[in-house]
Amino acid sequence: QTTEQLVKGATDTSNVLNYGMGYNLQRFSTLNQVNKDTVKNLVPVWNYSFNDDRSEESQPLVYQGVIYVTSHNATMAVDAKTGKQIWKSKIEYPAETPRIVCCGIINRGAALYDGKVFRTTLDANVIALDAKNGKELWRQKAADIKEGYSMTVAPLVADGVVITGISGAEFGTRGFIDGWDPATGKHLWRTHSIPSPDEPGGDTWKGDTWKLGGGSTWITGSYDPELNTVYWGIGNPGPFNSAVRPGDNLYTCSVLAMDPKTGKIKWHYQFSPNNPFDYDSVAEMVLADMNVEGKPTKVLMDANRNGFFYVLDRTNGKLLAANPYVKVNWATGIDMKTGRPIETDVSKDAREGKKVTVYPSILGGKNWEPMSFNPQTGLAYANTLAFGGRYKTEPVTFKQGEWYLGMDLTDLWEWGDGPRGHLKAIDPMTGKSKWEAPSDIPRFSGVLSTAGGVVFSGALTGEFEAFDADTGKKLWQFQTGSGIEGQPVTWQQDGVQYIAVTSGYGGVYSLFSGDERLANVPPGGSLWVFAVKQ
Ligand SMILES: O=C(O)c1cc(C(=O)O)c2c(n1)C(=O)C(=O)c1cc(C(=O)O)[nH]c1-2
Repeated sequence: QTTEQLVKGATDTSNVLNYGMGYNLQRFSTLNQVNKDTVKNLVPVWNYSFNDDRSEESQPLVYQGVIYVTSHNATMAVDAKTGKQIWKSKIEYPAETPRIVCCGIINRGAALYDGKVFRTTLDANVIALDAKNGKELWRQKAADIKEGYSMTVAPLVADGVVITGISGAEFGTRGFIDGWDPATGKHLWRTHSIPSPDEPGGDTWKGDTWKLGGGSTWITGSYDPELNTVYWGIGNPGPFNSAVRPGDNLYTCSVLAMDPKTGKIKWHYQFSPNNPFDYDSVAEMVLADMNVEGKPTKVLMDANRNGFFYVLDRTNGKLLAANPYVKVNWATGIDMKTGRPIETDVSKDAREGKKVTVYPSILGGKNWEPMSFNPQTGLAYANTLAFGGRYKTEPVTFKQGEWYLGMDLTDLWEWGDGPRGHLKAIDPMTGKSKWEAPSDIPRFSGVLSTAGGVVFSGALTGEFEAFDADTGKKLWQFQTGSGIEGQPVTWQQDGVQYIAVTSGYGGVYSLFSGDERLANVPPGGSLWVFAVKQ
């Protein structure tokens, strides 16, 4: 496929070529065969089993009638029309790998380029497969699991370079982003998310703290080909106990604007300096062209885990708007001049070791599950979290390959009485919702929006759901048999609009919430494809 197709994103309706449905990660499609009127007639066309019982977060890719989808232990190619398996290529990793994975045995998807399928493995390898038959063409070890590194991220191919991130900030690692040659796997560059003392930003770490400073890069970046810039989010600093690491801790909880050919940092913006609350800033950096104060502006949008919705000028990193989209009590706002949060006593007390109740919780106002931006309504549709967390530091010592947190995990949640999550239609410039569809159990699935005026997402209890983009009214649902943490996509083939999503329960909420309402959700990974009944 070509860069041009990827740039077109929403308008190349016959393929789904990358994570995010276009380099801008808008997850928006101009297709409208499935619309507010017809969505009630949406029926499953086929279902394909992964023979797996883990959380299935993979975003399917579609190219010339073939779906490429991943699980933690396999890469699969399936005929998009019939659901017939074309090939399945198994992934092996050492049995001890799950021990250094913080939040679920998962993989978020592949990248396609030049006849190859690229993906990462849980034991921190990057591999290339032949798209025709699934044969492994090259494999590169990015990092060592013994040091606490793992990989769940879908690669990005930008300017002819395969770009990957890393997981492991909860295990005393030092994050990075890598560039690889798609043809040979040759390692082209590595940009650390934590600078060493002699690099710019190195002075934001004291002593040796930078060596264990975290800053994972576990969600795929966006790319602006015109500016030839990749935008990649950086995770939380390690350990959570911020008393151990005084300073701003660059580039944790930041976005980096980078040159894809060299990995060179063009600018950065830090959302949460010296963050105690695990507010990874990895979530999708969505690109759009918007009118800001009457001027057409190239923006980057981020529904940050810290509870603020940010709009930046992506040409230079200048802050244009930052407003809460969920309840926030660790800061009263963001200083528009300095770009820094105006922190409350909750942040101060947390740093001083006092027990606090913080909103949002350590899972954030929104976790990893990607939102959709619909340029026709101008709204971002996001699954948000409505609960707080209890936070208390404890002393911590580093042991290689073990959790490195410095936080008491025994009494984590402040659930409150209301719904624990919402699907919200958010105005990017104000953070305010046009509508909110509540959910007693929070949603951890990606969101898709379309020109048909429909928004798709899934529930942890298994329902795949469609909502009216203008009102939030639920229009349709279908029970997929296991919980949905997948990322819906759509494309058109031979005049039919298809919608696909993976089903398969697991992930961070199931691991840490203790939510008994989910105790009996059946496991079982599979791919569902839907179309309107003809
Ligand atoms: O810091 C990290 O390296 C890291 C990695 C991951 C991951 O790779 O899945 C998650 C998180 N952190 C995390 O904080 C988190 O809440 C989370 C949720 C999930 C998930 O897949 O449901 N992964 C991760």
